[in-house]
Amino acid sequence: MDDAAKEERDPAWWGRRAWSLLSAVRARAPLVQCITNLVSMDVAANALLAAGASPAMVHSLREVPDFTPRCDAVYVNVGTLSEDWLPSMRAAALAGRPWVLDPVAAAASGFRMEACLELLALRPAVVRGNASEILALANRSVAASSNFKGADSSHESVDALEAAKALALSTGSVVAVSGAVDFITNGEQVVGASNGVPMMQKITATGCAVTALIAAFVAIEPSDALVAAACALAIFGLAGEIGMESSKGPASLRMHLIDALYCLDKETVTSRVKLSLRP
Ligand SMILES: Nc1ncnc2c1ncn2[C@@H]1O[C@H](COP(=O)(O)OP(=O)(O)O)[C@@H](O)[C@H]1O
Ligand SMILES: Cc1ncsc1CCOP(=O)(O)O
Ligand SMILES: [Mg+2]
Repeated sequence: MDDAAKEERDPAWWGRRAWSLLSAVRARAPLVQCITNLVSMDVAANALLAAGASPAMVHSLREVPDFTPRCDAVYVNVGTLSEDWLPSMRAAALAGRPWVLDPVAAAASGFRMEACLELLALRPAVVRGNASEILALANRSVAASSNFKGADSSHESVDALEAAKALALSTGSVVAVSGAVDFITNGEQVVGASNGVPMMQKITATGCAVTALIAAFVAIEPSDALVAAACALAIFGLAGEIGMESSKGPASLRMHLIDALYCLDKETVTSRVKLSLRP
């Protein structure tokens, strides 16, 4: 990106871009095949629907040849990985559709780490994880420390920024690290997304749901996965902020976040998304 293009990307530019992508999701209802974990299926499908996309939880290897080529994007998530599902994940990733990867608890076991690395080699458009997951993938390390928290992060997103850049450069995928600030990078540019509320960490599978939303945005903008992923993260975080205004805790936030995602309008998105290109 040249300097002129960078300068155009002021907050107003990001607001317009986020709104235009959300509007396109609503208008075109991209079909997103989700091969995702058993915990996340409900919230990921509901987040996609609320945003205007069309989710389909289709896992069987025998369905991939017929179904996956008809999808606008594919979402692969290893949260409840088993040997049975890995062939479907591989085949769906190889079906020629834009696809995204969520490496839930990548460091939990050698099996899971190997599976994540194998899938990463199939070049997802975007890999989105929390800081601990991105650090583990970048270092190819299975957790040994007592600090390891499985699907939850034991690091801040900023701790994984350099790892995310290195991983993006080595894989060719856009890498997104979620947290208090989400960082999205192709190894050269870094975008920061500062929407969201800490309570989102207290709802299981919010990370899985936002990765599903990234897949819907990538379906609309496959040639600019960096912008698509950044806008999806900001939109989801904004829905969390608005949802939090009417919530008492994680259970009501889950409901209000989905309602807020459904109700987002142009004025709210363009004035409240917090996206910026980092130096
Ligand atoms: N401290 C925080 N403040 C604001 N938003 C957060 C915070 N932590 C996580 N989020 C948001 O919650 C969502 C899930 O992120 P995260 O909890 O990092 O993923 P995971 O569930 O995979 O561990 C993202 O949209 C992220 O921006
Ligand atoms: C708790 C849990 N265990 C296996 S998958 C899963 C959900 C993880 O969701 P997220 O990565 O969004 O926290
Ligand atoms: Mg996760």
